[in-house]
Amino acid sequence: MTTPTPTTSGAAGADEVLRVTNLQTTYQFRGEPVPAVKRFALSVKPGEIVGLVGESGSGKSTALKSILGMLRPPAKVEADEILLAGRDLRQLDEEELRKVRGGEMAMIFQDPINSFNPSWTIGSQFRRVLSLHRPDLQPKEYDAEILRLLKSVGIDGRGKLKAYPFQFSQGQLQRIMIAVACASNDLKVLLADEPTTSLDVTIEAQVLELLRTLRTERNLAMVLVTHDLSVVAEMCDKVVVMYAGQVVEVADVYDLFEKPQHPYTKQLLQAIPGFPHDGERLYSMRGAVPPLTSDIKGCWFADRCDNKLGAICDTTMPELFQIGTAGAAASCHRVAPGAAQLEGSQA
Ligand SMILES: Nc1ncnc2c1ncn2[C@@H]1O[C@H](COP(=O)(O)OP(=O)(O)OP(=O)(O)O)[C@@H](O)[C@H]1O
Repeated sequence: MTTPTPTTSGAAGADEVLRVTNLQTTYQFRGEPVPAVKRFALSVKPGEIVGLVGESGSGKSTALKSILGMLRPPAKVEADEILLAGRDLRQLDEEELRKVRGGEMAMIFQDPINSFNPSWTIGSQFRRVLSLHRPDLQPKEYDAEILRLLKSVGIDGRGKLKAYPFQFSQGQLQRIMIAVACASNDLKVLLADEPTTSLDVTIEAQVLELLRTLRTERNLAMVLVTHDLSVVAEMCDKVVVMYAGQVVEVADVYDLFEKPQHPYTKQLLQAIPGFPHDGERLYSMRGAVPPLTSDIKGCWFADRCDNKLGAICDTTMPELFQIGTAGAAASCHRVAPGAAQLEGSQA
C-alpha cells in the first residue's frame, strides 16, 4: 500500500508552510501499545485555515501534539516528514524544538485556565514568553509590548499585569492565551485545539472573529480542531476528517458540505441538527468506533457504514485515494479507480 499524501501530490510545495506525512503516534496503556494516530497527513498553506474534525477519540489532539513535539515517552511519534516552512522538525534537538514551540508554531487549548500557571501573574507569564521568543526586545520594553498584545486581542491590560489567571473570565483568558501564542514575530502556524468549546456563544463568536483577523493581518496558517461543523463552515478553507486515528477524507470546505465522499463524512453531516431535512428526527450514527487496538484488516468504518461496496470493505483497508487534482482525497473503496466494476460483483 502506498503512503497516503492526501493534500498534495509529489514533493513538498513551496506554498506549504506545514507539511506532515505518514504520522504515526502510539501511546502505551497498561503495557499495551495504543495506535492513536495512523497514516496521518496534512498540508497547510500560509493564511489557510484547515479544520480537523472527527468523533471524540479520533486522534485530533494527538495529531496536533505530535506535530508540535509535545509528547514524551512512552508515547512514540514517527513520521516521514514534519516540515515547518521547509525545515524538518524531526531533525531538531530539544533546544531547537523549544524555540519552535511558541516561536514559529504555537498551540492554544480548549481550557485556557489550565494553560496558565495559577500562582503566577499574567504579567510574569507573559514576560517569560517574551524573554524566550522576542530577542528584539529589552526587558524594560516587555510591559509596553504586553499591553500592546493584550490590546490587539481586545483586552485593556493596564492594571491586569498584576492579576492572576483566576481573576479573568474564560473568554478573557482564551484571548490572553491567543495573545501569548501570537507574541512571537516569527509565528507561522497556530494549532488551535477546540479553542471555543468552553465558551458561550457570544464569546465564541468574538474569539472566532479574532482568529480570522489574525489570519488576515499576519497571514497565519491555522489548524483548527473542532467538534462543531458550523465552526468549520464559518472558519475553514479546507477540512481533514479523522476516524479511529486515520484520515478518511480531505476536501475543500464547500465540497465537504456539498458533496462529501466518505460515508463517515456523510453520516457526520446527517447528524447535524436540521441538516439536511429540518423537522426530521435527529440522525444518530449506529455502532461505535472500534477500539484502537483492534486487528482490523479492512476499512475501520465498515461495521457502521450505510454504503458498503462489498466484501472488499471487510478484507482490504482502502488507501487514501486522490479525487481530482486539487488535493481532495477519501479513504473509501467507492472512490477508488475501478470501483464501478467492483460494485455488484462484490456484493
Ligand atoms: N496519554 C495517553 N495514553 C494512552 N492513550 C491516550 C493518551 N492520550 C490519548 N489517548 C487515547 O488516544 C486516542 C486519541 O485521543 P485524542 O485525545 O487525540 O482524540 P481526540 O480526537 O482529540 O478526542 P477529543 O475530541 O475527545 O479531544 C483516544 O483513544 C485516547 O483515549
